[in-house]
Amino acid sequence: MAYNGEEDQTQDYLFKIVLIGDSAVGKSNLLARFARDEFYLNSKSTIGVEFQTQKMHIDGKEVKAQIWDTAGQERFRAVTSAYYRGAVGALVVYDISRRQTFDSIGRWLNELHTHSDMNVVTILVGNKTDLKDAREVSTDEGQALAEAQGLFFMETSALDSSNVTAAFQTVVKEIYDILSRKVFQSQEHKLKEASLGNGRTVILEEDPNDDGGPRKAVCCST
Ligand SMILES: Nc1nc2c(ncn2[C@@H]2O[C@H](COP(=O)(O)OP(=O)(O)OP(=O)(O)O)[C@@H](O)[C@H]2O)c(=O)[nH]1
Repeated sequence: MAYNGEEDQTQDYLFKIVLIGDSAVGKSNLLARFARDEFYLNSKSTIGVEFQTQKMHIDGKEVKAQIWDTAGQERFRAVTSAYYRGAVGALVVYDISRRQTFDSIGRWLNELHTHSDMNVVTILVGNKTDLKDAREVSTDEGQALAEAQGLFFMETSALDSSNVTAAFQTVVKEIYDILSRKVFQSQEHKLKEASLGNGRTVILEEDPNDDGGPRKAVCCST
């Protein structure tokens, strides 16, 4: 990357990423598998909102993904606009063994784009690939929808772990790459704000305990 390495050890990023999709597609278990390497066979529906912060390292920098999970069922959901506020990434999840959850994807994308913006880095995730005999949505169909909507695509299993880390990493890496291009390739290393596009702004906060440069990228305000 074309930037002056002076500040690279002190950069710290926080990206808000939301999980959305119908009830019981496996959102909470994808998060549990990713954040704690756990799986719950009979997990209850999420009530309200939960989030977990997971540290990752990209290009030697520490990136924190703050991943938000809420209920797929309307009646258990918290205030929708607050859930999406500030999100820079999204995993839109369906269950490959239940076609109706795939048919709902358009509705989830509409909601995402109503409450955040078109530039949210989004991956379409077909979960439960371990249920091979019960498959109702082919990989090709998932791929085609993702291509038509301009989304990343991956099939996962929270049960056997396949592709779970890769799905989250794809989103985090892409957000990081967008920011790197916008922030570090600029000559102004002291930039306080960098646009992620369409009015979305990343604020690079000063750390009061550090006299070095910008410390934290908190995504995003509008
Ligand atoms: N076979 C299989 N079952 C899974 C997988 N992921 C989740 N499940 C099961 O699917 C059910 C629902 O999983 P959750 O993670 O609670 O689903 P959710 O999307 O968070 O549901 P809501 O909170 O209601 O929106 C649970 O019984 C899980 O054990 C998977 O990859 N494979």
